[in-house]
Amino acid sequence: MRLPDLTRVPGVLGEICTLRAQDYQLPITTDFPQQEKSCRFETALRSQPLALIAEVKQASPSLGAIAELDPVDAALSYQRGGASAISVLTEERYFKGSPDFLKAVVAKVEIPVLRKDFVLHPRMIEEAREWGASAVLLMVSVLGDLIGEYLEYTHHCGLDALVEVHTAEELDIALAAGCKIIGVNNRDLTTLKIDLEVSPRLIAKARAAGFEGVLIAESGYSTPEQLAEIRGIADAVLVGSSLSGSGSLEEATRELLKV
Ligand SMILES: O=P(O)(O)OC[C@@H](O)[C@@H](O)c1c[nH]c2ccccc12
Repeated sequence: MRLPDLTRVPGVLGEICTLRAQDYQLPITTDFPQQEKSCRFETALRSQPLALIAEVKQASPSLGAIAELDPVDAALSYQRGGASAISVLTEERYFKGSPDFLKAVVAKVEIPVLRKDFVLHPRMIEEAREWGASAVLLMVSVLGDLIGEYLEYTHHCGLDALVEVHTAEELDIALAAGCKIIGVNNRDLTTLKIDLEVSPRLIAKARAAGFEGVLIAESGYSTPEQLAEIRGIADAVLVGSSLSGSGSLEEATRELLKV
């Protein structure tokens, strides 16, 4: 396996990844013992007409500080409110996440947990497995053509991969790699701008291309009406800031899912 060339990753995303790469200046080994593939994350996302992945998000480059949360309390509130899966950020500099948050959440919730980070070294996938996650995020904007190798190694480690795209070109790469779960990010991570038209457009494109896997609309959602608009288009939705910053996470989750 190779490491991605980060010099071609622009903007804020490039800055985040360049610093993250410094945390993983390790030799590349891919000798992690093969694990039986769990499909817990994928199965959970197929269990509802519009499944919710609720994210524990204390800060972000676009909003700065969002909320001081107890990650376990937050995740349990999301679970009680009706979320089908939990996303936990493990990037510390920009998102105030932590591996400890992920481990603590995994120990307490019943539903599957996604490791949300900027995967740019195979070790990050092994860690996700060791920490008890059911899935990892793989971003085409970071990994580019390496997405296929990272996808294969994710499956080797027994995890599901959420392969994230933001443009039609990235979607083509994801489809060619043979992934099972695609997330379309409404946020352009190079500029941090949100456009809620991006998910429906690229999800329709994936379906038209014959993709039969799970399709997730990501970022920028805060109202039940916005979710109603993508119900029937997306299989699942990923919501972070509006829930994490709501002050009453269980009610906010319930309210979001009510329409
Ligand atoms: O907070 P929001 O707008 O609800 O977005 C959640 C999630 O989609 C977002 O955190 C996200 C999507 N892809 C990412 C990649 C890295 C970091 C964060 C993200």
